[in-house]
Amino acid sequence: MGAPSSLTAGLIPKRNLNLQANSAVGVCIFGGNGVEKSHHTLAANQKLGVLLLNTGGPETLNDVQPFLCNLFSDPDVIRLPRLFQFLQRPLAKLVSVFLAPRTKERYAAIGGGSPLRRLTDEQADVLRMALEGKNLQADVYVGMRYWYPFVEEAVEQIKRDRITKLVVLPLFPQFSISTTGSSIRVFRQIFEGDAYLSRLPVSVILSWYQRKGYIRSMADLIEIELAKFARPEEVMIFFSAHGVPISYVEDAGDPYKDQMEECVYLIMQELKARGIANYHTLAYQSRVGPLQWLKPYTAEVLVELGRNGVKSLLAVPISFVSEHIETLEEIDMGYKDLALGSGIENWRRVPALGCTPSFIQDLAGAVVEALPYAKPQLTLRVTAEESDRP
Ligand SMILES: C=CC1=C(C)c2cc3[nH]c(cc4nc(cc5[nH]c(cc1n2)c(C)c5CCC(=O)O)C(CCC(=O)O)=C4C)c(C)c3C=C
Ligand SMILES: [Fe+2]
Repeated sequence: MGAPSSLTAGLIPKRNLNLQANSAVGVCIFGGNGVEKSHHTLAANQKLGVLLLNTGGPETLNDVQPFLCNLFSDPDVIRLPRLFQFLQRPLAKLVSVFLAPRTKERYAAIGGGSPLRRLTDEQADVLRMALEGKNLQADVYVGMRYWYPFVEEAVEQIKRDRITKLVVLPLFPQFSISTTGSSIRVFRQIFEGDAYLSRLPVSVILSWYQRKGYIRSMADLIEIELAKFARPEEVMIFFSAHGVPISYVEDAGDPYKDQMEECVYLIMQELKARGIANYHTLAYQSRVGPLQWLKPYTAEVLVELGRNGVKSLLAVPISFVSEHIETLEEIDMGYKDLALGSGIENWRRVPALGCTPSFIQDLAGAVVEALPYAKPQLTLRVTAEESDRP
């Protein structure tokens, strides 16, 4: 098992702002393979909290523009050179107003808002029950980065509840500066100025894509969906991950691409062990703006596969564990139409993990394994400011 973030933070080179999350440097993957056994128990006077971090999403169409404004105000989403950071807010306002009409149409197409709050609340509920099943009483909180309930609100509640030990679990299997990195940065800022919080023992699970339970749960979903095709062995397994700008990986040291590739490899290994040896491919979706993003792009690969005679395709969303706009609209509507129009005849998509029992059990296992590493977060360094910005 890797060492926890709070212990290793001081060892991280300043340039590699978020490499605490990178298994390549051997740090902070709690229960990396998910096989460790923990017999951790809490003393009677201890109160355990688990904080689930997520992006959040607009709940109504009126929320779309302010949600986008929050998103683009994040210096980990639009990374401006230090000199131009004073432009972050006005730029966010401008971009959000520009993108809002089209984005509203897309949220309208999935029922008028994001299902993320409801789905994450459900995950929090079943996780609490799974922990109970492991004889661990915990309060499970949801903190969203860009919409209600904000991380700040969740932390306020944690304070009011006088939690004495906290495990932070971002609902992103793979680490990216733009997701987990951003949420942890905000989390740390809230903690820094607060006497109680800065002494609260905290364990942060920065990524968990390697966990056996997660990999098996993904393989289960793929196996079930493959079996629904007339000729399962002929199906192309198409992993579609959320993209990030290439500069995140190449300049800022984001481990996201490496972790994504390793994650796909591990899922395919698990499928092979079950006798499933289909062709597979990984591509990146959801590009926004004029920058180069991770390639290949999902849309381009789908067209190419159709042109090359692939007839059956199983889409597997891989960077997120709930249904959201990028599964329900972008994949189920946009990419499906594109694929069918490009010669692919049989299309299916694997559902998001959601509250799949084996997955939730594994998350509960990750929490249990993280507990012994809880330390006051005074020394945790996961901030964009600490990177060498251009
Ligand atoms: C692992 C998942 C995600 C990564 C990586 C990520 C990076 C990233 N996203 C944007 C821009 C947008 N994101 C939006 C919504 C959104 N993004 C994620 C996940 C990741 N983003 C989620 C779960 C959601 C919420 C979805 C919902 O159902 O509400 C949006 C708005 C919606 C849309 O237009 O798709 C934008 C815009 C950037 C620029 C970025 C990396 C820098
Ligand atoms: Fe996003």
